[in-house]
Amino acid sequence: MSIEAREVSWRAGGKLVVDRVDLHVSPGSTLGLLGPNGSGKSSLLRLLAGLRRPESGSVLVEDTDIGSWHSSDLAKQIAVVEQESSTELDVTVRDVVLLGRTPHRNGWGRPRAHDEAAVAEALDHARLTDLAERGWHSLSGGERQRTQIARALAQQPSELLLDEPTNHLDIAHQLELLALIRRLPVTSIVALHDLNLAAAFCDRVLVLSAGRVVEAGEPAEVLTPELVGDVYGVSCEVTKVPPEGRAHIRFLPERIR
Ligand SMILES: Nc1ncnc2c1ncn2[C@@H]1O[C@H](COP(=O)(O)OP(=O)(O)OP(=O)(O)O)[C@@H](O)[C@H]1O
Repeated sequence: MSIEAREVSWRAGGKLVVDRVDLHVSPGSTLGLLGPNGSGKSSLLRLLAGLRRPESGSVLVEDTDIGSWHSSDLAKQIAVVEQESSTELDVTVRDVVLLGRTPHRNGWGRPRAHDEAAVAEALDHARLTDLAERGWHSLSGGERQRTQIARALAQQPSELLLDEPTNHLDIAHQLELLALIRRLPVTSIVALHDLNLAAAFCDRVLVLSAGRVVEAGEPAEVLTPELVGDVYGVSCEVTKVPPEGRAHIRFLPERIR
């Protein structure tokens, strides 16, 4: 399954937040969405998820304009994990993860065996099986983040859109999560701030600055000292790490521009 943006623009508060963005993600691959704070990553993800309509241009899911998709079909296809999520309700981890099954269920009756199986598998992937009966409000920030990811996995989507999913996670869970995303047979778009994680786990990256695409391609080609300097205003050295030649970035704080 593939997702594509063609010349997509979106405006808010009188400002062009997403400016003629072209993007294509090959089926089953992982695209890292990079760029400084306020560069438009979350806004673009929301457009790709169909949560917002572009002012101009189009988003295509499986070669069909997202506006032509029936919302219930789209909900089976695309799962979104946004940056912050909260609830006033007294719900358990399992309840939240079961919400991922909503597009696949008819009404609010008892979950069927395959819904239960999808929830169990998602809990296992997110290493949350032992916390399944815990209340949402008792969870740590990282556990909440993993619960939202498990909810998205329980949805069994073809496209997974994640907005800074490594926020709140310790280094082991960050690495585990990105390895899981890479392993899953889904097309993923992941907004990330950590350039080294993007270089290590993404098949391709797309760098935004002020809503525009600065560069897109394989991380080792895109993440050069020149690009990092231009876009983020920081100095760095980039080495290629064998065996795959993935980029490793060492920032040089003593040379902050
Ligand atoms: N509804 C809105 N109304 C006004 N401005 C908005 C709206 N949504 C986003 N913006 C602005 O658009 C810009 C891009 O925001 P967005 O959240 O997409 O960036 P981001 O790259 O995800 O940032 P961060 O890395 O800080 O999460 C910001 O300047 C933001 O203030």
